[in-house]
Amino acid sequence: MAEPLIELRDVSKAFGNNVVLDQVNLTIYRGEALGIIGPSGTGKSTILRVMAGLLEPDSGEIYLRGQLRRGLVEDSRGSLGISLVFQNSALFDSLTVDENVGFLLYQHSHLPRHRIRQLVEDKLEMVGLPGTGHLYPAELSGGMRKRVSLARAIMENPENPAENPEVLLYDEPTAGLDPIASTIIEDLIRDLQHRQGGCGTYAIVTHQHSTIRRATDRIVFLYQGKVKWQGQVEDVDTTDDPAVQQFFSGSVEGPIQVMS
Ligand SMILES: Nc1ncnc2c1ncn2[C@@H]1O[C@H](COP(=O)(O)OP(=O)(O)OP(=O)(O)O)[C@@H](O)[C@H]1O
Repeated sequence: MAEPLIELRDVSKAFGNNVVLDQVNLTIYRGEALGIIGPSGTGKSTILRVMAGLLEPDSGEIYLRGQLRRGLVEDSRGSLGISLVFQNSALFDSLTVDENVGFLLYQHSHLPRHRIRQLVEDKLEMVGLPGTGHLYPAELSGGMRKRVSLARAIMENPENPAENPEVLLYDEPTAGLDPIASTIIEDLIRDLQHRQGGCGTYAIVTHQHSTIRRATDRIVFLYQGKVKWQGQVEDVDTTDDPAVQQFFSGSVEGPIQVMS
């Protein structure tokens, strides 16, 4: 049985009267590629932010490698490296690719600049962008910016290996990309799962069918604040759950209430 790396137990979160997560139980196991899917506004990004330690739940517990996490990410440094890959890539426009990818090392490590530049270049090669460190984000396509944000997410600090990323959390990594650019990102996500210096465990929030099918193994379907269904990705074609069937068919008829 694989080791649980992140476990949410009965996690609830409301914004005012809007109950977004309602006693959610969810586990990410070492080595797995988990897809978190569900209708818009159902709390998928909120779950990622809770798992990443950027947002405190109202109730419930979060265990990182079996240890109860108290507080936010600042308080639990070192217990498990978790990197969030933001939907909009979240690069600093005024910094070069090299300065973006190596940002934390330039700011917080004692490594010489030439050493950081080499570490950055290694990661840029892994995401298929060798020799682009001198460019600015505005000079890159949307797909290239995504790849830069992946390189940043898998950066490692040789001074502090305990903080190396062990789980990547992708928030809609292929949103806004054309089908071919999406395939490149999906294949890269898979490639990084199996490569030394990549990251073997990840969860992806996505609406894209191709991303679900190419880049995930297990699916958790969220609906109205709860885990409504879970199974292997191939089970979505045979499940008799009407909400999952509706989600994948895109039909407006079914149990999922359509906001107009
Ligand atoms: N900081 C916040 N303050 C108030 N409401 C919020 C906040 N963050 C999220 N929400 C609300 O929580 C709900 C869930 O948002 P979330 O972004 O997690 O959903 P989602 O499933 O990722 O949606 P989508 O698929 O459309 O990206 C939405 O109704 C959203 O408006």
